[in-house]
Amino acid sequence: MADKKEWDQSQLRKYDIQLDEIPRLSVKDPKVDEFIADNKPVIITDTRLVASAERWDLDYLEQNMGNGDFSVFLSRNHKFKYFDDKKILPTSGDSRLDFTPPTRRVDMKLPEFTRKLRQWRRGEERMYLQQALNNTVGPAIVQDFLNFRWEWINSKQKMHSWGPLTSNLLLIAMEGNVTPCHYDEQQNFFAEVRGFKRCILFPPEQFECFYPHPVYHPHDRQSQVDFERPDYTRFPKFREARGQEAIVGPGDVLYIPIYWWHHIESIMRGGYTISVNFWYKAGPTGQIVYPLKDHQKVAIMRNVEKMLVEALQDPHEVGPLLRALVLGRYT
Ligand SMILES: O=C(O)C(=O)C[C@H](CCCc1ccccc1)C(=O)O
Ligand SMILES: [Zn+2]
Repeated sequence: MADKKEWDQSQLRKYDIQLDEIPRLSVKDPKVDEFIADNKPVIITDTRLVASAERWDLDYLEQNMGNGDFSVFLSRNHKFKYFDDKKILPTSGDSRLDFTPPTRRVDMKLPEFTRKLRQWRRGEERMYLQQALNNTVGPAIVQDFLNFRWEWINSKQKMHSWGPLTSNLLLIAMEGNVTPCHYDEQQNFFAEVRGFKRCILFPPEQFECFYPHPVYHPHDRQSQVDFERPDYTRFPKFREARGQEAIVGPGDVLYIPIYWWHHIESIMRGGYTISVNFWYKAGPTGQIVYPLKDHQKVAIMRNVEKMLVEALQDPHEVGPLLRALVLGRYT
């Protein structure tokens, strides 16, 4: 149980959003599997999933992470909005398609990252190390990785018929860093190793509240709504969003169900945070059952968008065509 003294409300950013609590259940509680089976978020305590990483701090990582390069994102503010650089279109005559990346990625050795972290001063670019754990890390880290409680998480993967593990992202964030609201197309066991992260989740059926960028856009899957300054004129349905919140601390595992929207922030003045996620491909859809689940409708919308952009070639023709198809006909 997180000791009450370890953080307080002043360390959380203020948003005008209705929030409920994400349940915290012990790993021994059979209700945990009901939440996972229902694709509902839950914090699972005492899993010991990444207990072998308990000793990970900057010194230990610096000494044991090997000499490999790590992806570090730099931002001029506290937001690290993900973008897919493979979706950045070549500059065309149409300035509407121009994209200005909000962060830049650099390769760093671990010692350089930890030095820069220690020397960081306000006004300098913030850093966020986000690197898939792979075999280039040092032997001690490989050992810690092999000592994750794979039998527990493999049993969950099997029990819930998830697809294969695709990656483990090592996340080292500066205090106050924010990953803005987005969804992923994978199941996710999000393990907190060090520090405290505030996670706000919303179900897929609230898709209309988040106005994600178009699928062809580098910010595909990311919400257009700035939680700190929502533009209610462009995004009126954001007022109706209703989320579930949790503060995860060392040893907590948060189940982030596939297609669920999530906003994640390292609490302010809480020091750097270390997390490891476990992303799994979705399991086989199997027999289509009606009524369709909300996340299946999101998948259908994605496919329609992709097909139309492909067929029309000009993304700006998608809106007019869909309006012609729907307005006055399917309303
Ligand atoms: O584990 C997750 O799904 C998270 O969102 C964790 C999040 C960082 C994720 C960065 C990212 C977002 C989208 C695509 C690829 C990488 C955090 O903890 O800050
Ligand atoms: Zn995510």
